[in-house]
Amino acid sequence: MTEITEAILKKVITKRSSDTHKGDYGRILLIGGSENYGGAIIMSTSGAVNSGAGLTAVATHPVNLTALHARLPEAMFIDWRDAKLANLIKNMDVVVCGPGLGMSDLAKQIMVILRRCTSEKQTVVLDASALDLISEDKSLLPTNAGHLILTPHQMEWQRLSQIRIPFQTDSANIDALNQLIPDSNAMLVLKSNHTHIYDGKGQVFVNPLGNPGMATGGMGDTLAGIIGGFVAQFGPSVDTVLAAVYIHSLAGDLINKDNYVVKPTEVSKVLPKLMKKYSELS
Ligand SMILES: NC(=O)C1=CN([C@@H]2O[C@H](COP(=O)(O)OP(=O)(O)OC[C@H]3O[C@@H](n4cnc5c(N)ncnc54)[C@H](O)[C@@H]3O)[C@@H](O)[C@H]2O)[C@@H](O)CC1
Ligand SMILES: Nc1ncnc2c1ncn2[C@@H]1O[C@H](COP(=O)(O)OP(=O)(O)O)[C@@H](O)[C@H]1O
Ligand SMILES: [Mg+2]
Repeated sequence: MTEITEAILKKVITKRSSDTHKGDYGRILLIGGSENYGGAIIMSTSGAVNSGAGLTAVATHPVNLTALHARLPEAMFIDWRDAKLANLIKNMDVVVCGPGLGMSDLAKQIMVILRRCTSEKQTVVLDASALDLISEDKSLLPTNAGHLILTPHQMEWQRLSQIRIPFQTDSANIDALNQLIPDSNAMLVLKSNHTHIYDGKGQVFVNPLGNPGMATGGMGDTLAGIIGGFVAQFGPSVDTVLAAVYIHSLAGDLINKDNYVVKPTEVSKVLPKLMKKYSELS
C-alpha cells in the first residue's frame, strides 16, 4: 500500500498556458439533487467549478434551479426530466452521477439513460444514491464508459460489495471490485477517516490527511465534484484521482486548524488558492 504525499499535487496541477480556453479544461455534467437533496448537487457542483472544470452543467430537479444559480451562476442547468438529457450526456467528457439523486423510479430511469449514452471516451464518477441504485440492480452500471470511478463510503460499499464494514480489507475490496466490474478501467475511492483508493489493477493507495471536523453532510458530495473537476482538466489517470482526494483533505485540514467544524462549502472555497500554490511548484 502506498501513502499519497503532497508531491502528487505538484505533479498533477500544472500551470495553465496562455493560449487556452474553457474548452481545454473539460466539459462536466453533474446529475443529482432530488426535491429533498438539492444541497448535495449544489455542493458537488461547487467542488467541480472551484477545482477548475472548463464547462459545468447540472441535471437536477427544477426546484433546485434558483438555489443553484444563486450559488453558482457558472453552472448551466437542465431539468433532469428533459428529453435533451441523453444528448447532453453524449457530449460530456465527465459525468458525475449520484449526489442527492435519491432512489425514485425517475432516478433509476436516469441511470438507464446514463448507461445507454456513455461511451469509451468518457469518465463517469458514481457516488451516493447512484451506488445504492446499482446495489439493487447491477445492470445499471454504465460499463461502456472508458473510465469508471466509484466513490462509496463504507456503508455504500457494504451494500454494493456485500462485504460488511469490519471485513472491508484491501484484498477483499480488490476482489469485490474485480467481480463487480471485470476487465475494466474502474477505480474505487473507498471513503473513511483514511480513504483507500484502488486503481483496479491491484494497487492500493491511502490518504493520510483529513480530520473528524470533516464528518459533515455534503463532504463526500463535494469530493465527487472535485474528482470530476480534476478529471475534466487533468485527464482520467489514477494520479488525478489521488490528487483530488488529497487536496480535498488538505483543504479540510487547513480549515480545521482554527475551525471545529469543516463545512463542505468552505472546502470548495479554498481550492482555487491551493491549486494556484501547487501549480507554481510544479
Ligand atoms: N445536503 C444534502 O442534500 C445532502 C444529501 N445527501 C444525500 O443523501 C443521500 C443518502 O446518503 P447518506 O450517505 O446520508 O446515507 P447512507 O444511508 O448511505 O449512509 C449514511 C450512514 O452510513 C453509516 N456509515 C458507516 N460508515 C460510514 C462512513 N465511513 N462514512 C459515512 N457514513 C458511514 C452512518 O451510520 C451514516 O449515517 C445521498 O443521495 C446523498 O448524496 C448527503 O450527501 C448529505 C447531504
Ligand atoms: N473522521 C474523518 N476523518 C477524515 N475524513 C473524514 C472523516 N469523516 C468524514 N471524512 C471525509 O468526508 C467525506 C464524507 O463522505 P460522505 O460520507 O459520502 O459524505 P456526504 O454523502 O454527506 O457528502 C469523505 O471524503 C471522508 O473521507
Ligand atoms: Mg456521500
